Amino acid sequence: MIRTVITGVTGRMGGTLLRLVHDAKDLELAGATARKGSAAVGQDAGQATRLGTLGVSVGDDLGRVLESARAQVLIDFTSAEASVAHARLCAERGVAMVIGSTGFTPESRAEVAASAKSIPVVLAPNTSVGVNVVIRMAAEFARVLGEGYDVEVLEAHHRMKKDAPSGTALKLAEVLASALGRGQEDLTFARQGQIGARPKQEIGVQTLRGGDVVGEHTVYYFGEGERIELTHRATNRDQFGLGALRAARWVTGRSPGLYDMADVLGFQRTS
Ligand SMILES: NC(=O)C1=CN([C@@H]2O[C@H](COP(=O)(O)OP(=O)(O)OC[C@H]3O[C@@H](n4cnc5c(N)ncnc54)[C@H](OP(=O)(O)O)[C@@H]3O)[C@@H](O)[C@H]2O)C=CC1
Ligand SMILES: O=C(O)C1=N[C@H](C(=O)O)C[C@H](O)C1
Repeated sequence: MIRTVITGVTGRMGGTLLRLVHDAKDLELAGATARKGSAAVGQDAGQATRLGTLGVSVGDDLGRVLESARAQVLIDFTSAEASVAHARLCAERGVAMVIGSTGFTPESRAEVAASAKSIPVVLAPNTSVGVNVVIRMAAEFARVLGEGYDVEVLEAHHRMKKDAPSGTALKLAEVLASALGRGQEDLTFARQGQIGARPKQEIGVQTLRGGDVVGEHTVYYFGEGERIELTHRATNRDQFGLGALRAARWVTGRSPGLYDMADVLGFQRTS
């Protein structure tokens, strides 16, 4: 049994992860945390999810929880800011990590990379296996279709999402740019006003927010006389959670380093 700690258990993903770890035969819920001051602190973790009593009380001091739980892996879907701090605590204690939080800046990502010099960390803006297959296909489509197609990414999420564009849309834009030999300077995040004709090199990334949309991503390849659309739609959060559990099994006991879902899924590097 892999001794697993979950942070942010009051969150949408935290609750999903509690249920999935509880149901998994090879992972043991060894600890759980919520933000300091949260009503969940001191309660049984099961209260947050109506799972009943899980026998694990929610803490607010992750360092202490990792130690008392004798944690092997932390699954962290909170925020970029919190994940940076959590990675430091894991690095000090030799605990492997799966980070699903999004909203990283280059600086905060570099802070996670620094922690990953002493522990193995999977950092993945989307842990769904299906999405990662789409990301891989998106790059392949771009490579094969080449210069004759205008590439755009559209993402839609629920009204409560804090970061934009989604981490997945940014990842899609990054792999599309790499497949097409383009750079960060070719990404366009919004359009308004007299913008003129679309530059050929541009890769557009557009954001929709509303309602309870779990997560939708489409890559458009607009050609002459045809259009290709590659879409992933999540209809609940379970595939994010199941992918995170797969990453937790994979990362536990690995050598230190910063990994992503392509490593977990055994995809060959293409760039
Ligand atoms: N990789 C993937 O596949 C997926 C990634 N995500 C990402 O995961 C993250 C969480 O998403 P979601 O569950 O919807 O968000 P929620 O807001 O529902 O949950 C976030 C949880 O983290 C806690 N938290 C946030 N910031 C801090 C902090 N600084 N210190 C301590 N606790 C903190 C929140 O506590 P409180 O409520 O008290 O603020 C809450 O319990 C987001 O970054 C999202 O983009 C989401 C789905 C899939
Ligand atoms: O905040 C969310 O909900 C999600 N965030 C991730 C992202 O930013 O890409 C993944 C998923 O689509 C859900």
